[in-house]
Amino acid sequence: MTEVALQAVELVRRIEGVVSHTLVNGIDLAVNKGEFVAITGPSGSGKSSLLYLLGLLDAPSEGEIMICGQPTSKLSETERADVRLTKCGFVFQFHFLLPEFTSLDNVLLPMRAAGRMTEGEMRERGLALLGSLGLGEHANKRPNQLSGGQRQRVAIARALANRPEIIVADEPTGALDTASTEQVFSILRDIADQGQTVVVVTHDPALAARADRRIHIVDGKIAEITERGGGELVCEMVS
Ligand SMILES: Nc1ncnc2c1ncn2[C@@H]1O[C@H](COP(=O)(O)OP(=O)(O)OP(=O)(O)O)[C@@H](O)[C@H]1O
Repeated sequence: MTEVALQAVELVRRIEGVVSHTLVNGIDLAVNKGEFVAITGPSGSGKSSLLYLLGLLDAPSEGEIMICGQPTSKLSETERADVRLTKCGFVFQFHFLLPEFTSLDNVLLPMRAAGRMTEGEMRERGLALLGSLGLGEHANKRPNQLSGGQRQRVAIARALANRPEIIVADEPTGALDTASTEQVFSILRDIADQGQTVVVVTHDPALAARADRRIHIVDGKIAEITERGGGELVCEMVS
């Protein structure tokens, strides 16, 4: 049976000010466990705003976000932070690694924050994650001793640290060269194939083409959904 990992129900995000602005305008979306979804759309269409809502980095003005069936709108800030820490992993365009920390220490950060493992277990997991991403020899290096692609892979290892159900990535290849972009694509695809759910905002048509589903956003609404069913791309225009 298909299990829904992430669901948005009538999601709205409005900025109130002298001129109010609706960034996300009534989005309904259900993402299955192990699904790889790409969010595309023109600049300023609300992709990042939607992603931040889905990853509980921002709160909606209206609507509900359910993470693994759990509604989040009525959670306290502390409870939201706990769901964010344990259920969501984040990758951004820029790696945001702590410059004075080694790769391993950066990967240990979310595990330390969650406080659910012993020091030995955390180090073992951190080293295993770095090894699986081809960074075994770079565990004790600092970010400025790594290439851009290696830094982004450390950021992915950090995102995976607490075994989150959902990986949320905002333009993860936006600052990378072609070879590193290809590696990051493959890693994200593998993560989804192993059962974690991946939602990526991207301008890159090649990354979007490797997703199971592409959600095209225009003016804060879903304009088009392209589904990869049995290898074929099936496109549905949403009015
Ligand atoms: N906190 C905010 N206050 C006011 N306007 C905002 C805020 N955050 C985003 N916006 C505006 O909302 C719109 C949607 O922004 P968002 O970053 O979600 O778009 P995007 O599709 O991700 O764009 P891009 O592809 O350029 O990153 C933009 O016009 C942006 O300037």
